[in-house]
Amino acid sequence: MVLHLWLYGVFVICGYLCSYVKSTVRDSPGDYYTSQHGLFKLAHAEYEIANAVSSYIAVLERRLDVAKRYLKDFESDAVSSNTSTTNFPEEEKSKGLTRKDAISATSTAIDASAFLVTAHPLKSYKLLRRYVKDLPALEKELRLDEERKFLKLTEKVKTNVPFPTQRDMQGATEGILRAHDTYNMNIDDFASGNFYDLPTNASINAADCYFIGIYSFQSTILTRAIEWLERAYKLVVRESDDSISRKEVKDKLDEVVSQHNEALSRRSKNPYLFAEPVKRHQYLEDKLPRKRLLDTDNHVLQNKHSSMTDLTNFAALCSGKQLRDNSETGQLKCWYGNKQPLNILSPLKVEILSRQPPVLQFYDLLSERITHKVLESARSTLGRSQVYAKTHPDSKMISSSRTSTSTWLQDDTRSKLKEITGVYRKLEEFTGLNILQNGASEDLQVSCYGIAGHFNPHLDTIFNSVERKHLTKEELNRGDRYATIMFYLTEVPRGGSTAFSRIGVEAKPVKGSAIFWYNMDEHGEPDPLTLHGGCPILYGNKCVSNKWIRFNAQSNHQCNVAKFSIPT
Ligand SMILES: O=C(O)CCC(=O)C(=O)O
Ligand SMILES: [Fe+2]
Repeated sequence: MVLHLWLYGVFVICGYLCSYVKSTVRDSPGDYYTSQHGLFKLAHAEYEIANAVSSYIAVLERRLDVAKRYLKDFESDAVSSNTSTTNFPEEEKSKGLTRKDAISATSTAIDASAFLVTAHPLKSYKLLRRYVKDLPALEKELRLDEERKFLKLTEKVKTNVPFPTQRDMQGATEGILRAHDTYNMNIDDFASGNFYDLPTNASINAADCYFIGIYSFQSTILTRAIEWLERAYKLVVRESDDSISRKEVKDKLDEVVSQHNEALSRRSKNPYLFAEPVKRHQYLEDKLPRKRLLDTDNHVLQNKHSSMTDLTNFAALCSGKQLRDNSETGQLKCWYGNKQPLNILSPLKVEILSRQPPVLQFYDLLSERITHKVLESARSTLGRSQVYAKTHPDSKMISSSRTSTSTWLQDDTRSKLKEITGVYRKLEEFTGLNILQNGASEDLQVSCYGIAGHFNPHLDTIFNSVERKHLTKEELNRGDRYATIMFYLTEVPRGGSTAFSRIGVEAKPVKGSAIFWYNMDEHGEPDPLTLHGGCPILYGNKCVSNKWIRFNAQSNHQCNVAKFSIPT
């Protein structure tokens, strides 16, 4: 529970400064770890590469066979070249010719051997066969430039799908650490793909664990560094995984452990230490989970700005902890919203996730067909998501606080997304908000997350996050983002909830459902209680889409006094 402060905090200096999300940057190498679509392309292209590797191996094996067969045949009739004529093999004597015969004709062992070949019709026959058939076959094999062929193929693949870079490895490692930490999982389970009660039949090898350990060490997360290196050591020693040498892992582990113990003894400020010194040379022993020096498990729901509490609450909610007491959660319920004409025949299935401020989840809102269409329409234009940051010259930047790709879809009635208009109509009726009128809401933003993809706690409102000079006149006229409707477009088997860290709400990403909340309070100010974020995905692909409803089109609104009434 400690590491996330680093993962969310140190990498991500901006926290919820970088809240407002607008533009995207098109796919580029180095961004694969944030892009489900990019990872899909890589996984797809790897089939072509793996096929080429397989053909390459087949050719090398055939080559080796031809070469070995030739040599075996030669050696069956030859006298070893370092046999001296005085050591003429006994064997040959029994075969009809004596040393004397050979010596009388020759002066070296090779001469003797050649002499014996010439004397033997079958050996001579084979000699000719080797020259006429076997050697040309081997030459032909060797002339096939398999290396060039293979390299040409990878070059071709690269022009269509640029290869990932070190930055991708780094992003993927950060993602692994983030997911491991947020869900506070046992390292052996996590590294062997057992996600709680879900075995996934995938694991990483000793060299992978070593790499993650080194990365944690370089980032001075000594607790995790020790755990990952211990896992690597266990794999090389117990499970004889030879992807890395035992010595290399052991030396690094000793180094990290002594650095850890030394930091502990001098009461270093490093928050990533165990409470007790780590015993050297006991790396393979099964031990109770080590206690950490700093555990931040006291969660307080609060309105105040405290990024520390926000982040610990966020991680706690992501992993399913209940932060509200029963008196509050007891008031939550589900009901059918069928009071309005459009909703009579197919009532909205509504669940209250929070009463004040209201956060609602609507189930079965989008059909399979619509979610598919939205994802299809978004696919070709997805690009690395950015966040807005006041401190940045043009007010927006790529940030590790949001590891996803996104795009905008025009959802006016002419486009092929017109079916979604019916859904907006139903929601208009239910909420009393204007969604469809020109300028009342933004285009639909679609976001898909990458490896352990997440979005740090943030507010959806814009005006607090962007310098005025960066807002267009039109933007200012539309007013801020009054309310959010966020659709879940995919099922996420593990992780990926949306957590509201100040009000203790965790919404599960149920495909076809949507969550709704107001971002502004009754005075038209951003409501800090709506601070929310996307939890890291543990297993699955997560895509969401946001429909942001603007303030100034809500002519008859009374902020936060909705047309719908939440049943008591
Ligand atoms: O993915 C999520 O659960 C949250 C996304 C979000 O808050 C956003 O896109 O603004
Ligand atoms: Fe958001």
